Amino acid sequence: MILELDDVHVTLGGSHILQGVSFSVAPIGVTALLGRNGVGKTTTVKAILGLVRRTGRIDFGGDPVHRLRTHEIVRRGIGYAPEDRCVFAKLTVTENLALAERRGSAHAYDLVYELFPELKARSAQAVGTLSGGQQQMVAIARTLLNDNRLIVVDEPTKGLAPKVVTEVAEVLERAAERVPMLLVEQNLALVRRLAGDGVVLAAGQVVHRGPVRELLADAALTRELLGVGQARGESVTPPTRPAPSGGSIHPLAIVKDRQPPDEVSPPESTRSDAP
Ligand SMILES: Nc1ncnc2c1ncn2[C@@H]1O[C@H](COP(=O)(O)OP(=O)(O)OP(=O)(O)O)[C@@H](O)[C@H]1O
Repeated sequence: MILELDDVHVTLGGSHILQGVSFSVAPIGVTALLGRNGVGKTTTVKAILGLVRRTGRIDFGGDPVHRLRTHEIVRRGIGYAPEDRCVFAKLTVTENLALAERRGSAHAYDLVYELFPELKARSAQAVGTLSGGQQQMVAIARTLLNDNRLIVVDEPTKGLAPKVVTEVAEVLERAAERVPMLLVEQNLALVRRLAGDGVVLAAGQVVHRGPVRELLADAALTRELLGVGQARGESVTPPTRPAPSGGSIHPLAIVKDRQPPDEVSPPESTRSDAP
């Protein structure tokens, strides 16, 4: 396993957000991190990257990293494309990529420009003037520029139009041929296409692990764990496992409203605002 989490806990703002998360990421292919809104997916990713205080054990490539700081973890070879992309809007594509160059790593510009010909064509354009999909490409391209042993991609298709989702999916598929990936994603069609293993969180705990195809083939389980098909405004059933006593996560945390997408949402999504 390239990454292993064992009993990871995170408390934010007085709330016990991650309540003993344990799972591993295979050294090949895509592992999907799934769950309804607000269950702790992004917090898990941030715990891996050392962006939030956490307890528990996290091993990367067989070595403990849970006591390291973010820059030390990243230098071990984890690329991160965050949910909000974190691109530098006023800088060009080339400048954004240059800022991502890590010392001591080869810089795979040939690979990046082969995977993202559109970015090559727009290399002198300010990233803030690119479309949402193109900005996402920049965020993913940065992770592929360096010699990473794992890339972590958080909700790459959020707010993108279906056609753009397909383009991003193609890029992720090609990226995953080169480097293992932990993917947070709510578009289940994309998850089915890309991921081998899936890990499902509910209320800060892992409630399911296993092959994604088996999970998604079980409509009742998918509905129970991921709430697919809920109409806007419908109440969401509680997670399958109640929070342990003393857990302070608010039950409504799992139905946290998502910001409305700036473009059309793709179909078949676990988002609570999905049709
Ligand atoms: N800094 C913080 N202080 C307090 N609560 C927080 C903080 N950051 C996140 N939370 C809460 O932690 C819970 C988990 O948030 P997180 O962003 O990890 O969920 P998520 O599964 O990624 O959700 P989504 O799918 O909506 O992005 C949410 O209830 C959120 O409101």
